[in-house]
This record gives sequence, C-alpha cells and structure tokens, in this order.
Amino acid sequence: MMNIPLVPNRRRSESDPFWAALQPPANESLADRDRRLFAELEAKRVSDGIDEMLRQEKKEMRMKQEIKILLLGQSESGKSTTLKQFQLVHAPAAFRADRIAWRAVIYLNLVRSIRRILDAISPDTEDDDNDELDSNPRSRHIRRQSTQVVNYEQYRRTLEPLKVLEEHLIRTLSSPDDEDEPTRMPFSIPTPNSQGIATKNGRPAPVVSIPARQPSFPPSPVSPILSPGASTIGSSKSKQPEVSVHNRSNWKKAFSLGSKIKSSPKSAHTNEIEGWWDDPSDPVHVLNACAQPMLTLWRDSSVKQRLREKQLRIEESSGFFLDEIVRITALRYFPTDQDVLKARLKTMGIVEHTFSIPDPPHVNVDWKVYDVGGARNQRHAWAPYFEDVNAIIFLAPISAFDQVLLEDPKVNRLEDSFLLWRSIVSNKLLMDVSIILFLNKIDLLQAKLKAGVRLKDHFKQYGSRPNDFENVSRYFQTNFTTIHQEFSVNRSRELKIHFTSVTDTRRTATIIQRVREIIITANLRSIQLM
Ligand SMILES: Nc1nc2c(ncn2[C@@H]2O[C@H](COP(=O)(O)OP(=O)(O)OP(=O)(O)O)[C@@H](O)[C@H]2O)c(=O)[nH]1
Ligand SMILES: [Mg+2]
Repeated sequence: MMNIPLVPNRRRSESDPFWAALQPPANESLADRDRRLFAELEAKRVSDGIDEMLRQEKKEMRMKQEIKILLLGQSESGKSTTLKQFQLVHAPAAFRADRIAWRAVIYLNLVRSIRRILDAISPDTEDDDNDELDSNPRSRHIRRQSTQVVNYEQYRRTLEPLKVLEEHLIRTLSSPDDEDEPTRMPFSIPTPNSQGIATKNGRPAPVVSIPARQPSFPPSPVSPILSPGASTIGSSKSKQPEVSVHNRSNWKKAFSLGSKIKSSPKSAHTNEIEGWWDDPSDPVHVLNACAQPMLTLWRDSSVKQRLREKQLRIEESSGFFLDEIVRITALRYFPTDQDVLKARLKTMGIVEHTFSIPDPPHVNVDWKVYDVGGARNQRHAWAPYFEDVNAIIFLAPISAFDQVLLEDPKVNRLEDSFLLWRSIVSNKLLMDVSIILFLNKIDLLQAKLKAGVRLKDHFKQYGSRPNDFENVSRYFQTNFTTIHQEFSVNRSRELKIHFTSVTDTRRTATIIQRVREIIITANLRSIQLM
C-alpha cells in the first residue's frame, strides 16, 4: 500500500503533477487543515493494517506446507492397509462411506479361501501343488504323508456355485463400467448357460495380474535358506493368481449403493427399506445358500488335518474371513471398519490420497499419501516419486520369514525386503528424505512363532537363539538397522523404527500421530523455522 506523505517533500519539482495534486490548497483554513490531517492519519492507519494483513498472509502461505509421504515395501507388506488407517484417522466419513463397496472384495477373499481349501484337499492334487509358499525343504518333506478327506466330492459339488461367483466378482471388480450406466444394480450373476461373462459394451477387461518374472537382486548380507526345489512351489497349475485392480479403475463405484437401493448403511438392520438383499441377482444369495457347506468344510477335522500336513496356514493369509462365515454371508451383511482393513486387494499403479490437516499454531498441512504397488513388476513406477517426497514409510512384513515371493518363488520374502530396504536407504535421490520403518505383521509373527515355526530353519545365521518374539523381533530390527548404517547415503539420518500390526486400529492411530510429528519436525527444520 502506498503511504501518503504527511510532510510534503519540498525539494520535489513543483512541475510533478502527482506531487502537486497532493499539496493542500493555498487558501486552506485551519479547520480544513485539521480535517485533512485527520483523514491522512486515518488512511495511513488503514493502509498499515492492510500491509500487516498481507505480511501475515505471506507468512501463512510460507508456513502452509504440502507434505508428501510415499508408502513403500514389497507386495502384501501392508501399504494399502496403512493408507486405510490414514483415512480412518483423518477422513473417517469418507472411509465409512466406502465400506459398502468393499463388500465385493470381502466376498471374493472368502470365496478364494474356500477354493484354496478345496484345491488342497483334492485327491487329484499332487502334494506340492497347494503348498503355502514355503521356503523350507524340511517342512516340505514332512508333508509327504496325506490324510484323505472322504467328503471331498460332496464339498466340491455343493460349493460349485462359488466358482461361478468368483469369476463374476473378479470381472465386475475389474470392469465396473461406470460411465454409461451409473444407476444399474451393482451385481448381476450370469445364467449358467452364458459363455464366460462378457462385460457391457463387449469390452474385455484386464482382470487378474500375473506378475512377470524379473531377475533377482544381488545377494544381501542376510541370506535365507532356500531349497533347490523351491522354484517349483508357487508355479503349480493350481496356484491362483492374485486379483488386482488398477488405480485408474473406478471399482468402488460399481459396488456402492445403486439408485435402485433405497437403503442407507444405518438402516441395513431395520425392515423399513429395500436393499441389495432384495435383488435376487446379488452375490449375497449364492453365498448365503453356500454358508452351511462352507462352515462344515472349515470345521471338518480331516480337512484341518490335511491343511496341517500341507503346512497351509490359511488363517495367516491375506483376506482371511473363514472364521466369520455366518456374519459375512448374512443377507444384510455390512462391512465393519475391521473387515475393510482385513480385506485384500492388490494394488497396481500408484494411488494418491490428500488429507488436509490443520496443525495449529504453526501450520496448515496438506498431506499427500502415495500408495504404490509392491510386486516386482510394479516397482519401476516408484522412482518418479522420489524427486519431491518428504518422507517414506517403508513396510517390512517380518512374519513372512518362511515365505517366498509370489512373483519369484526362488526368493524368500524377508530377503527381498532386506534388499529393497538397502536399495531405498542407499538411493541418492532420497538423501534428505525422512525414513520411517514399520516392522509389520507382528501379530502374525507372534502366532507363527507360537505355532512352532522356527526362524533358524529359514535363516541359518539365527542359530540357537530363543525362537520367541522378543529375540526374533530384535534380530530383524538389528538387521534392518545394520543395513541402514552400512548403506545409507545419509549417515546422519535418524532412523525411526516401529513394530506394527497395521490392522490394529488403536495402535496404528497412535503411531500415525507420532509419524506426523516426526515428519513435521523434520520439515520445519528443513525450512529453517526452528
Ligand atoms: N494380521 C495382519 N494382517 C495384515 C497386517 N498388515 C496388513 N495385513 C493384511 O495383509 C494383506 C495385504 O496388505 P496390503 O495392505 O494389501 O498390502 P500391500 O503392501 O498394499 O500390497 P500390494 O498392493 O500388493 O503392494 C491385507 O489383507 C491386510 O489386511 C498386519 O499387521 N497384521
Ligand atoms: Mg496395496
């Protein structure tokens, strides 16, 4: 703002028309002069006020930050689950509005678990065909004895409708066809005589991602034990590729409440309204009809025995809902927060979420959280995000020490995590980036150790140390810390490590709060406001 001079500059040229215009009239009375000076003072006060406001605004602009967080880690490490927890903490209304759409994923997870069991107990299946992706030769040897499930044929027949449902769910998830018929009912199960399930418009949809094999990373300082035969595991005919939906896909729209449905989530348990349960083509009816045989199968002791022999710990796998068959197959089932956190849908591409978080008194922060696909054929997409990211949350699923990668069964999952960690901490582009390490899935690690799975059978160097949670978790923490110390491009970078179970809402909310504080502090330091 321009300040009006109270005392005119006498040396200025009188020919300057601007200066001349500001001069008081020659015949100004005393009263006029007082009025003029008062008006000038008032104008200056207003002008100073505006200047101050602009200064404040500029300061706030400078302090208004956009903080970018990248979630990294191998497939199934828990990145998308962490993103869901961010949503639950910072955008709970949007998270809850989406819950209904997850119904399809949860159904699919359930149906696929049933299929895994049927494959595992099938008399036609060779012993190695349905194994958990297991890296230990000893446990594969033990699996040779096999229990026959006498009711197998009956289970297969009664659960046959789930096969058609599975295909249908996959196709609908992959191709919601949202643009031209937004009001259609979410599901429509094909008639038995339809040849496959054509999408509307006849467009074939890319349904399932089958990761390409890629060359292994160079050896790392920590090496797991892998048997020479391990490469055959995971490549058998009965292995089911994981279902993934590309980030560009609008799959949630297809499974949200359609216009035909008058219900709201709250009214799902009352009788006043019409809902998806009134639509005879909704998948819930097939599931509901199959609930009893599913339950009998899951409770059958000979099935349990067969799964044990095959070391197939299905209850530790992603998207496990078999202990909730009755609730999930109920006609009016509505997913809970916990169900959504447990649901498994593989990420392809990069998913971005923005949360605007007021952080008084200093800053308003827009948090952008990027969730990436962690499978090996997805990792090439990470690098462009390294340029301007403020922080990385790296997730390593430490329960996976006895598993191999789906995309490369020669590689132990933890070994892959160590190598990935090394490549991240040694990346020059990430020199000034805060890195927070989540040693994740500790609940599963505890269960696994309790079930007697021994770390030394997979990591020989662990030797005779106690096979309990305290020692095993410390071992992993030491390994990750050592790799950071040895390979980090920035030796002064402080490494924050959290033991997490990101499906646990309460604990994860606290950790997210702490992570935010760490990042804010590091960020303020970097813009020299501290
Ligand atoms: N029990 C348990 N399950 C977890 C934990 N973290 C993640 N999960 C489950 O593990 C599965 C995989 O998690 P995601 O978050 O989808 O894994 P991701 O890293 O996004 O995997 P990609 O998208 O393939 O890269 C999901 O079913 C989660 O519910 C955990 O700490 N404990
Ligand atoms: Mg994901």
